[in-house]
Amino acid sequence: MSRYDQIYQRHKTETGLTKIDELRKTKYQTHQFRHNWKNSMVYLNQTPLLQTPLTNIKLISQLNNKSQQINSTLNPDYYSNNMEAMQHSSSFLLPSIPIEQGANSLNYALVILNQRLPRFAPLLWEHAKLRVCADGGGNRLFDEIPQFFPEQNPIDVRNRYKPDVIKGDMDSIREDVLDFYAKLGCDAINESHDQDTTDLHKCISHISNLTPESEKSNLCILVTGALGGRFDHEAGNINVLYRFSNLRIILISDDCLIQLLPKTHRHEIQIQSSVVGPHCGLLPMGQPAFHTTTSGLKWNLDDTEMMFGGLLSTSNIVTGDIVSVQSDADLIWTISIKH
Ligand SMILES: Nc1ncnc2c1ncn2[C@@H]1O[C@H](COP(=O)(O)OP(=O)(O)OP(=O)(O)O)[C@@H](O)[C@H]1O
Ligand SMILES: Cc1ncc(C[n+]2csc(CCO)c2C)c(N)n1
Repeated sequence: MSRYDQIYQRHKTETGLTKIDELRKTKYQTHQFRHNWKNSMVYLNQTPLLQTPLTNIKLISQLNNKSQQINSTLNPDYYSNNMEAMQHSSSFLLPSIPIEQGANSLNYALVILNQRLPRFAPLLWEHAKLRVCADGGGNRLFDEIPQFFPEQNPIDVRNRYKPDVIKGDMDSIREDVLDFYAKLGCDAINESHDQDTTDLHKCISHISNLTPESEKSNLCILVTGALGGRFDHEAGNINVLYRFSNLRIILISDDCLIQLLPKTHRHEIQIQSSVVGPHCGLLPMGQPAFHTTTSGLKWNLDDTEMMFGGLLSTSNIVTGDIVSVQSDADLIWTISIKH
């Protein structure tokens, strides 16, 4: 038996660590056990047996890992059957949002970033009640929106597609574009003093501040131009999903959409198969997900562990009209958009 095994065996005997399996099976939370576990970690870190730094590091990192697993096993939300379901839909990609969803419909806001407008930009614009351009996103609207209506006068088209706000550090938007939209009554908010948050972050803060707390659960922010392109921008855009995890934000490109599924809810994702799918993925981007369970996929997860460096669910396929997801960690959901 290795030195590590000896210590581990002793630890098991002294602290009742073997209860983990029993705990998993019965799936009830034993806070006292977690308390004991944490105490035993302190004891182990101090034990004179652990004098070799390498053994020490290896053991502590394994135990920390185990401790995280126990904590998530003990997360009462994960195993609770009464966890509230959050409904998701891609009906904003349909020409008109179906009537049955009208009663409970979401209020859409649109944010245009500084990348090529997707082919369905005019559709998203029509669904949105609030339209915001992030800095150079204003140039995209100005330059590209007339291309969707080649038979019409570009000025007329631009007059029709007036953003409510242009916000950012304003180092990319052109003066002529700012002047054009200012004359139409569009607000321009210059936050060049803030060089620590991205233009997308600034726009989401703005929309969040405009939305009363009671209406936030009905708000859905659609973002174009967030995916593809420069990887630092792309990562910054995904980070915004985590920084505003209390809001529904959907990043949309011509090829796919992505959104965060917070661990606080189980998720029921309606698949509008005329516009999205079948390729999809579930990614534990912020942290490992020790327990994820899904239905409605070709390769479902059954209390499965996912992490970068281990299993990710990529190139999965939706099989039904609804995909359900429950996890002990926030996950990124992505699904392809049909051409
Ligand atoms: N190539 C890209 N890939 C992904 N997202 C982008 C890309 N370019 C811009 N964006 C998004 O659009 C927003 C506005 O773009 P803009 O070019 O005005 O930003 P910026 O802060 O001036 O960029 P830069 O880092 O080039 O100075 C960015 O904050 C980012 O969210
Ligand atoms: C560690 C660190 N890295 C990069 C930046 C630069 N930066 C981050 S967001 C932003 C605004 C872009 O419109 C800029 C310039 C920073 N502040 N801190």
